[in-house]
Amino acid sequence: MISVAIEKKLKVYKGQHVLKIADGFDTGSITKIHGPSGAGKTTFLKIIAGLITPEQGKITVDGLVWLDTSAEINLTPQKRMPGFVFQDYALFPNMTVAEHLAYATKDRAWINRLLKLGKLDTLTDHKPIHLSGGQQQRLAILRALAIKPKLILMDEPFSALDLHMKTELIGQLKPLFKELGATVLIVSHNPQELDGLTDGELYIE
Ligand SMILES: Nc1ncnc2c1ncn2[C@@H]1O[C@H](COP(=O)(O)OP(=O)(O)OP(=O)(O)O)[C@@H](O)[C@H]1O
Repeated sequence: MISVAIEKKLKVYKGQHVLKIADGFDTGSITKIHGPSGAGKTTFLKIIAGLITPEQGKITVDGLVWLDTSAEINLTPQKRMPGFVFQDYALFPNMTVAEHLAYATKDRAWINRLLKLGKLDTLTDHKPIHLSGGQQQRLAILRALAIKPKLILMDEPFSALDLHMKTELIGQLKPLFKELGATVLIVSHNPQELDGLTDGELYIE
């Protein structure tokens, strides 16, 4: 169970908006996060990952306190270690597909399975510049899964995929998330695309 109660002042055009969220996510659940542009969806994922610190708040994961501003507890992103799929992929320009995954895990069998899942098994020696947008996005997803994370945070992870690829990948990810026992939060501008994958939702205004 992940419980989150946070408040973060967002710097928005002409003034301030307070991102205020109090919610809980069951272990193993898959939640879609949606809401208008600029509402703070990306910021919320980064707060959970420890990449942004809110002014006030508490985050506990399976009873372990990750953040408690009143007690000055704030675990580093390295200690929290979620799988994170960034909206802009954040790939390493100088690393090949294979190197991205080898950097994350030494488990060859798992790497091979992920490469097949993301249909990148024939492109292992390609650097990001020689991949299409959809291939880059799939690599970002595979890299996040490589560490077998218990928490997976995905920011618009399917935005560059065509409908066929998206449907196929989503169909394969669902059992994989279950196998990992992962709790998953997915930000989407198009929440209908996640119907059938998610079992809960959070709307951020
Ligand atoms: N570290 C930060 N501190 C304060 N404000 C921030 C910080 N990072 C981003 N913001 C502001 O918070 C607002 C929300 O940004 P965010 O990217 O979280 O929105 P979003 O809901 O993901 O939007 P979109 O759907 O367009 O991707 C923006 O106005 C942004 O300028």
